[in-house]
Amino acid sequence: MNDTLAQLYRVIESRRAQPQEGSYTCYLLEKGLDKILKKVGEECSETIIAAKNGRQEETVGEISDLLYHLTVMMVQQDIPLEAVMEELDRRSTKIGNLKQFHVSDHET
Ligand SMILES: N=c1c2ncn([C@@H]3O[C@H](COP(=O)(O)OP(=O)(O)OP(=O)(O)O)[C@@H](O)[C@H]3O)c2ncn1[C@@H]1O[C@H](COP(=O)(O)O)[C@@H](O)[C@H]1O
Repeated sequence: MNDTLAQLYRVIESRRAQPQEGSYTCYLLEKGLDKILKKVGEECSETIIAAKNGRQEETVGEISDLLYHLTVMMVQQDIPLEAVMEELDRRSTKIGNLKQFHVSDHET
């Protein structure tokens, strides 16, 4: 699974290094951070709506759109994929995290 994300990250990096005609990734990178963040926000909202409506197939599509746009954002921000993977790995060594959050966060 991580290979898929790593491959996507590499493709986006290569689009940045060697822009290609007709590339949606190049279009986003050319437009810049505000456009990329707008797309992240849109795809996040669409993911929420699809999940809320209980449409699993649609939700999978929206999650994929969100992950793609998040990955474009990471490349644009020079955040290596490994940084996120390492952070997730670091967290995976911990259990019983509930106490770190406010009770009210779980009630809403
Ligand atoms: N995973 C994706 C991916 N997910 C979604 N999208 C594109 O994201 C766009 C989102 O659609 P929207 O309707 O929200 O947006 P739009 O109306 O087309 O345009 P804007 O709103 O952004 O102006 C669509 O054009 C999708 O094709 C993606 N485009 C590219 N990839 C990956 O990036 C690789 C390189 O693609 P290119 O950069 O196009 O060569 C591909 O092989 C894929 O692996």
